[in-house]
Amino acid sequence: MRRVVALLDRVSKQYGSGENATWALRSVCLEIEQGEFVALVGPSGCGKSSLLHLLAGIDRPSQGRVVVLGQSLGELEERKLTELRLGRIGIVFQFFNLLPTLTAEENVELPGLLRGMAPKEARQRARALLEEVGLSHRGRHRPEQMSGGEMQRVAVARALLLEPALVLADEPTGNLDSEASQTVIELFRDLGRRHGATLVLATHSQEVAAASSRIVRMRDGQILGEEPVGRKP
Ligand SMILES: Nc1ncnc2c1ncn2[C@@H]1O[C@H](COP(=O)(O)OP(=O)(O)OP(=O)(O)O)[C@@H](O)[C@H]1O
Repeated sequence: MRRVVALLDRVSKQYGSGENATWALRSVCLEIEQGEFVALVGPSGCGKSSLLHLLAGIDRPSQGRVVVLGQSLGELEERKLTELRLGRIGIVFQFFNLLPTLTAEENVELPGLLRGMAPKEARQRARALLEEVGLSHRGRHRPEQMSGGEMQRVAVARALLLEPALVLADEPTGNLDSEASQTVIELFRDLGRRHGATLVLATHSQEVAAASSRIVRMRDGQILGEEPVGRKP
């Protein structure tokens, strides 16, 4: 059965006001189904990150409706929104956002511990995920002892700890060389298959877009068009 995981209904987002107002998104409509791997592409400033922030519940729309996993985000009180964000949505940023004083294993298990998961279970899950991203041997290393590609894989593992239904990634390969990018792309393609996750990511990379199942082209805060890539994640 067709299941819509995320929906934007005539969503606009304005930053600032008066003379400084910028419309980052203008009446955007988008529907994302379970298991899709959607790549948002378009020139810098076209609104990709703004769209991801709305889906993540980090930001609220100025107009329109954002529905994620059956919840209308505009109507959710802050506590419920945080719960949804932490528990059901995995987020991967370009700059990794790993905590520098923690080891890879500790970084990955952190979302579990914050949600009250038993430490033993969090550790077991973290180890299994690090193995999945090919980093079992790096579990005790801190971010500064790892390459950019390795840190990004740790960030992907961390985003998956709570088995999110929706994974959002902003330029996940932006700081990586082509070999490391390839590994991260493969990882994303595997995610849907192995974890049943739905993926939405913003990218400037042709390779990442080509690995997706649908490319959404944006410009000036609007969706210009879409194309199926024909490859399921
Ligand atoms: N916090 C903010 N305050 C003011 N303006 C903002 C803010 N965030 C984004 N904008 C503006 O909104 C527009 C869309 O920005 P956004 O970051 O969503 O684009 P993007 O497509 O992700 O760009 P990039 O590819 O460079 O990351 C831009 O004009 C940007 O300057």
